Amino acid sequence: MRTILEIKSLTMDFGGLRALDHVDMDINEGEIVALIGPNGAGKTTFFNCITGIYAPTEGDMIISRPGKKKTRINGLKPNLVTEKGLARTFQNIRLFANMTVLENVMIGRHCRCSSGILGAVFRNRATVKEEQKVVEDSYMILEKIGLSEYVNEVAMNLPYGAQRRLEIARAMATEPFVLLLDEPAAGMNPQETRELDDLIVRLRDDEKVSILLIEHDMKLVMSLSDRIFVMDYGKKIAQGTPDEIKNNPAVIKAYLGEETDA
Ligand SMILES: Nc1ncnc2c1ncn2[C@@H]1O[C@H](COP(=O)(O)OP(=O)(O)OP(=O)(O)O)[C@@H](O)[C@H]1O
Repeated sequence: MRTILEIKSLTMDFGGLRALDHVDMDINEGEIVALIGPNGAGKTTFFNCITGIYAPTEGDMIISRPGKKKTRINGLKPNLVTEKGLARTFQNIRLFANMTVLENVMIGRHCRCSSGILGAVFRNRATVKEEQKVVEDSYMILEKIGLSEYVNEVAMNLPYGAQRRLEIARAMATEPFVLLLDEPAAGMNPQETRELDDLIVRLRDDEKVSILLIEHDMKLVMSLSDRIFVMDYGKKIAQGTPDEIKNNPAVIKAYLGEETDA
């Protein structure tokens, strides 16, 4: 299997607090990988390092987009990380609440456009054509993600589950090869969570993205993931298939605390 994201010895200090402590991880092409761990384990910090929000104290982050050569992404700003093909969603919904569903996706799509400020000001034929394409592509993405019925709705008026899916649509609009989802099922009802499960598998199978997700819903994690990485206090404490993780004593201890020793 081909590795497309390789994280080596990732370490992040916030003053005296070591939020990540030499964490290794890899994701293969076509995999759905979950990152789990108790609150404060360092999962979001891990995402923030990969996506350029934090510059890690130590370690290496290497991507290998199919058809492109290996690239180190340490030190790249978030917009450049997105351009390289890593897109993410956030723990708390971060949509442009007063814009329509279509506009939210178009904003994501713009990172793949070539017309710059001059094009926007003078609006030559190439710019107009490119804008038309952005609209068409955005419609197509919304259809794939099952949001066509809401195209012209203002984002904040959407049901909660649809807002979370819209975040995924906006991330997909940037044409990623790795999609990072930070607690995508948070706050969803069981029906919405089932739909999310289907959507994530569909994105992997049809859109050929590999997926790394942070998630607390263990039922979803166990059903979706090819592999699971477990963190606790900034360290990776286990990795393996769902069955291996379910029965791993270190994982059980991290989640349940010392009581399991009794
Ligand atoms: N910007 C920051 N400055 C200082 N400390 C931080 C910062 N961001 C995170 N931390 C600390 O780093 C540790 C890991 O936090 P992080 O949010 O990555 O955990 P998490 O596993 O995502 O938790 P949760 O499941 O609750 O979202 C925590 O102790 C947290 O307080």
